[in-house]
Amino acid sequence: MALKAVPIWVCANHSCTHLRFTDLGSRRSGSGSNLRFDCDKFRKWEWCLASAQRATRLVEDEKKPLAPGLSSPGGNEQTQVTESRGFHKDLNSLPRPLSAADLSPSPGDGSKVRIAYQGIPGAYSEAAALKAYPKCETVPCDQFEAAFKAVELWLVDKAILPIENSVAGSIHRNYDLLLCHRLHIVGEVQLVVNHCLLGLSGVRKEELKCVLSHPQALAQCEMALNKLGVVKVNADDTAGAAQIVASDGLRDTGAIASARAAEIYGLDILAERIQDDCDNITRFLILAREPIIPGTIKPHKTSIVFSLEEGPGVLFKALAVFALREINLSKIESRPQRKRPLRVVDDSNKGSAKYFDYLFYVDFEASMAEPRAQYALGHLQEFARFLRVLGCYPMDTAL
Ligand SMILES: O=C(O)C(=O)C[C@]1(C(=O)O)C=C[C@@H](O)C=C1
Repeated sequence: MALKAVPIWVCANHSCTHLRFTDLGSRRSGSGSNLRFDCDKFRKWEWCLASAQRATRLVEDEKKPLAPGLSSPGGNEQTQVTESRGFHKDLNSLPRPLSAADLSPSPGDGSKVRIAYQGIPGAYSEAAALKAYPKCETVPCDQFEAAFKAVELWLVDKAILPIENSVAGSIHRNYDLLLCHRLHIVGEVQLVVNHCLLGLSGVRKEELKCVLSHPQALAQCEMALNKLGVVKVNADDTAGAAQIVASDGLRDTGAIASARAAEIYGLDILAERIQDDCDNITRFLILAREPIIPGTIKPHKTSIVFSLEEGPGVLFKALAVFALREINLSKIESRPQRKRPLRVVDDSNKGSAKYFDYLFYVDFEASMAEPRAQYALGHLQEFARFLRVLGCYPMDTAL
């Protein structure tokens, strides 16, 4: 049972040899003495254990059947109410609940959907939009911010933006923008990114002095570029870099971009798959004005952002609300709180100290339609100063 497992998990970062249980035997025989530890460090363990026991009790309670007439936050209310009134209706004759698919105004291939992305045709973000909605209309934007605004102003239906890459890591700007804007995450796309080195027709890669690209693409190809000994120059997006090389006729400058960008801008592919890791995957988020109705049939992810009250172990407690319910966390990112980046703590002995204050972005693998996800967030609210659900969406498992 979870109660036994939790303290072991809690202990993983400590050395168990330091543990001194006063008297396990008498505890078992019911003398009233509990697990006790003899220094400050172990007082924290005591908290861990007490908290784990309390949370386990809560989690066990969450699993118990509800009292007649009551329903869990996301539970099947229809079934509960029917039973409590003593009706024995054939449940199959009840009307089928509406699903996200019934309410979607557009077909699954996205043929009526307009999607804004940062960059110009041939950018990976455009490819990601087409992977999610093969027949969508893609709308290029000069900045990420413009893509957010295009959705807010109803100029497009959705926006797509890169959020992290398996080699170069998170795109911090987009984490910050998610918070500044009130859009909802309605989907994710994982795209395999195979970078090519592009140049003008007839140019050999040894002749290049500079390589232009998006900073993320330059970071993903660092080893190949260092080997070439070229100067790396930032561009707004990969396809934009290819366009500059082509339109300015730069014979000593290459671009890192997609094979499709080579085709669109009439460049030669001088080298293929030049990324440092052959499994180079970028994860994109799809944003819309309205959230989708979370389902339970497909595996879902939920993205949240929160800040915490001060105190030792608060982040630990915050993350434990997921572990206790067997909810897997797939990503955690911390960002400075732009409006309040520093927290001043007055310590009468040492004077006042300034600490960085953070926002935590977490993706967890559960749907908001599942009671365990709702209970976890309810529990998290006990420690959170601020909590916002950025979206709940089906996981992209097709690579
Ligand atoms: O410049 C592009 O083509 C983009 O779509 C941007 C972007 C990014 O920001 O990560 C997208 C995928 C690749 O990881 C490299 C660049």
